[in-house]
Amino acid sequence: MEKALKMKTNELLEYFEDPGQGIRMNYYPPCPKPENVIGLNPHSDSGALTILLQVNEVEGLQIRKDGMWIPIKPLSNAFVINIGDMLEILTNGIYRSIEHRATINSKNERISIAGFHRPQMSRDIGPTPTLITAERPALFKRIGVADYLNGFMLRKLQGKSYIDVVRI
Ligand SMILES: O=C(O)CCC(=O)C(=O)O
Ligand SMILES: [Fe+2]
Repeated sequence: MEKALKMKTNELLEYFEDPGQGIRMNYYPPCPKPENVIGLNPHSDSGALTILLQVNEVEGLQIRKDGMWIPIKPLSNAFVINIGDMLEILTNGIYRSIEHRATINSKNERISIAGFHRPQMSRDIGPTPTLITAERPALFKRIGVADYLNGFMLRKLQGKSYIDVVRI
């Protein structure tokens, strides 16, 4: 990513020397009227990268692209890698966090495991200096990783709205 964005060596990596990690296991029971319920409300993950396993290969994960919800079919032995808000902030909006949701299946239960990865809690994040230019001024304010995470946890999941708290 540093190479692709022509950043300095370790400019991004140094945020992840002692990364914060979290895990969430999601269980979605079947529902005979799946169109009336939602498994997990639309949101973007707050961290930098999420590694997601659709454990029992039942469909349910959808991403929002060009205003439409696109199903992400589970692949055997494959992880889904999602970009989260903190990577969007660090890359000054070049890598955008993905809005996603989980729907419910009418017949089958569904299980997913999400592993969240973020910079160490004690750090501040903001757009990395190399990615702030005259053509692309800083799009986000600086904020502590812990503050960003705490604010995220206090709110309802609501699309990509939370990242606006640091948008300039
Ligand atoms: O169940 C899924 O596929 C998505 C889970 C998810 O987005 C999350 O745990 O943040
Ligand atoms: Fe998520």
